[in-house]
Parts: sequence; C-alpha cells; structure tokens
Amino acid sequence: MIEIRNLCKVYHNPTGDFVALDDVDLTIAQGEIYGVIGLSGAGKSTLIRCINMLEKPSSGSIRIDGEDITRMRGRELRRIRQSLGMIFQDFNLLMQKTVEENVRFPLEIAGGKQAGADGKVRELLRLVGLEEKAGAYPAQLSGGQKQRVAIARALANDPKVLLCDEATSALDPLTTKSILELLKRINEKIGVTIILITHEMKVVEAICDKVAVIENARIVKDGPTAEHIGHFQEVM
Ligand SMILES: Nc1ncnc2c1ncn2[C@@H]1O[C@H](COP(=O)(O)OP(=O)(O)OP(=O)(O)O)[C@@H](O)[C@H]1O
Repeated sequence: MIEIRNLCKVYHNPTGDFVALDDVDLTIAQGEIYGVIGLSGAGKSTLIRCINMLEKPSSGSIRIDGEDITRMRGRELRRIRQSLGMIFQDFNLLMQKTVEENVRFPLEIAGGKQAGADGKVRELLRLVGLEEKAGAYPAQLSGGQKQRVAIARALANDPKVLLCDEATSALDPLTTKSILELLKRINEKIGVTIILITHEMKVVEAICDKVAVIENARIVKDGPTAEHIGHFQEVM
C-alpha cells in the first residue's frame, strides 16, 4: 500500500519558486495498476521521481507499507529504492552491456546471492519473451525489445512497486499494446503494484484499474478508471 499525503514539491529557480506538486493525496493498494494522467508540465514526472526519492519532496509524506520514505536516509533509503523498480520512456539501458548483463546489473549492485543470479536472469528474460536475445546489445534491438529488457531489469530485485514514466510514449501503437499487455500479465503473475505515468488516455483505458488526473500540480480527480473516462475526454 502506498499512501501519499499533502505532498508538495517546490523548485527554487533563480527567477523565483515554482510549485510542481501542490498538496497531492493518493492511496494506491497493493497489486493495483494505477495511472496518473495529465498534460505536459502538469507534474507527473515530478510525482514519480518523488515516489522513488530521486527528487526530495518539499513537504508531505509518502508511506510504503507504513514506512515514510521521505524521512529515510543512506542505507535505509537504498533498501527501499531496491523495492521500487522503474522504467522510462527512453529505456535507459547500458549500451555497452548485453541484454543479459543489463538484467543482471541490479543484482550485482544489490550484492548478495550471486549463485542464483544466472537462474534469475533467465527467468526474467523468459517472462518478457527475450530469451533468444540474451547475448544481443541494446543497439541491436527494436524499441519494444529494449523496453522489455528494461522491464526485466526493473524486476530483478523483486520490487513491490514498478514505476513507469511514459514507458510507451516512444513506441508505435502495436508495440505499445504489446508492452501494456506484458505489464498487465506481470501484474497478474507476480502481483507487483504498477504506477503508470502517461499523457495518453488509451494507455490508462488499456490497463489501469484506477486513475488520477493531475492538472497544474494538483490531483483534480481520482478513482476507478471507468468512472473517469468522461473527464479525460473533456480535458485531454
Ligand atoms: N529541476 C527542475 N527545476 C525547476 N523546475 C522544474 C524542474 N523539473 C521540473 N520542473 C517544472 O515542473 C513542472 C512539472 O514538470 P514535470 O516534468 O513533473 O511535468 P510532466 O507532467 O511530467 O510533463 P511532461 O509530460 O512534459 O514530462 C514543469 O513546469 C517543469 O518545468
């Protein structure tokens, strides 16, 4: 369960302060696929970057299974970050490493049981349908295949939550559909909570159980996807 309360983020620019998140409240249940939709500049990326503490919130709390991550530092913060996988629009793969090495990388960073790493990497590549490409380099892959590698890598440390920042925005409609289907299948199979940031209504409609609409730094609506389709059509 993720509970975000009164979350604010103010960027201090030379030209003045800019409020990117204004009193955001969200509750996301374990195993849910939760969409956050909004126009460019609404604050979506800032929100997702606060959830994994890449950005430090200015005020408010973010509780993951009861622990307020905004108060964490050092080792504790690293531990919680390992329970949060993240995928990005531009994949962020390590171009000098093979598919297999990319997926193994977070396991190496986390240290611990190297013995199980080979099996874990194989299992993840099977999950995303890329066993055949284990030895390929990212430059040899299509956009959809690169995002599959990124998904496998994000799942390597068995995260509780998978954060997706415009994960399909660089992909064509067919590839988008296949990546969304994969995310849905992973959610059903391993029960990982998925938070998905997007500016596209069809992405939310395709897989999100619930959705929040963010406008000018504030959540203006949230609830089950089906109840809010009309509102998106008005604003998007
Ligand atoms: N590091 C920063 N310093 C100052 N302002 C920032 C910073 N990062 C983001 N902003 C501002 O905060 C606002 C929200 O940005 P954010 O990237 O969260 O929006 P977004 O909804 O993800 O937009 P997009 O869909 O275009 O990525 C924007 O007006 C942006 O200019």
